[in-house]
Amino acid sequence: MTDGDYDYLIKLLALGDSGVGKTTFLYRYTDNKFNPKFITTVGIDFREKRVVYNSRGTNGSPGKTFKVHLQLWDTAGQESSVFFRDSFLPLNDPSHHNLPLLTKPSQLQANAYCENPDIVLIGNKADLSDQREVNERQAKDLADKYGIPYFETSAATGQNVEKAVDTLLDLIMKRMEQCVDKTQASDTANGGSSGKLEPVKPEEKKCAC
Ligand SMILES: Nc1nc2c(ncn2[C@@H]2O[C@H](COP(=O)(O)OP(=O)(O)OP(=O)(O)O)[C@@H](O)[C@H]2O)c(=O)[nH]1
Repeated sequence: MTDGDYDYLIKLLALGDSGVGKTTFLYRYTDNKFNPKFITTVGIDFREKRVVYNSRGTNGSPGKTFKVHLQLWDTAGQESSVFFRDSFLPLNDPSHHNLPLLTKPSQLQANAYCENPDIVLIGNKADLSDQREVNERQAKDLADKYGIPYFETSAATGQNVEKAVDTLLDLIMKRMEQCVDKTQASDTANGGSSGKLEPVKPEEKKCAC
């Protein structure tokens, strides 16, 4: 693929406390490498990756193939509590870790300028299970409460890293397909002829996210 040769540009945002492994997770995802050094992110940074997304019909039959350009935004944990203050839920356990985004989804929407964000919750450093501080049951229960998929990942071993991002991409793509379907249905109702899903160029996107 050349630079502008993609059907969708999708921007993902990594949020969480400083040191939980956001940068390292994204590096594992984009470059399949592990960086053991801790260099705290200042401000915001991003990594990029091109993927091919295969959509599926409701009965699981193969659908269309889309070229997707992913922009993975890496926030500074030390600063995210400022930008996303009201969206963080302090986990009620001795570690004082925070679970982002789960207290007030509406606040997140306002903060992120996004009408209805697709979210996955990630518990990273699964390879360090002997040092576990966050209760898995509690994290899962919270994710279930908001209907958010939950993954325990490891940027060190690669466990579930791709699966977590693929799941998020799947949520986004399914929603975009629904947006396109709705637009096309209303076009058809207004006299348009096409009922088929066609790739949408990034500049033509109509979805909120
Ligand atoms: N063992 C292990 N170490 C990890 C894992 N993920 C990250 N680390 C280490 O944890 C430290 C912090 O990781 P970062 O990716 O810099 O953390 P961050 O969340 O981006 O931190 P800020 O930039 O301050 O917000 C680094 O030393 C990483 O190598 C993991 O899955 N397993």
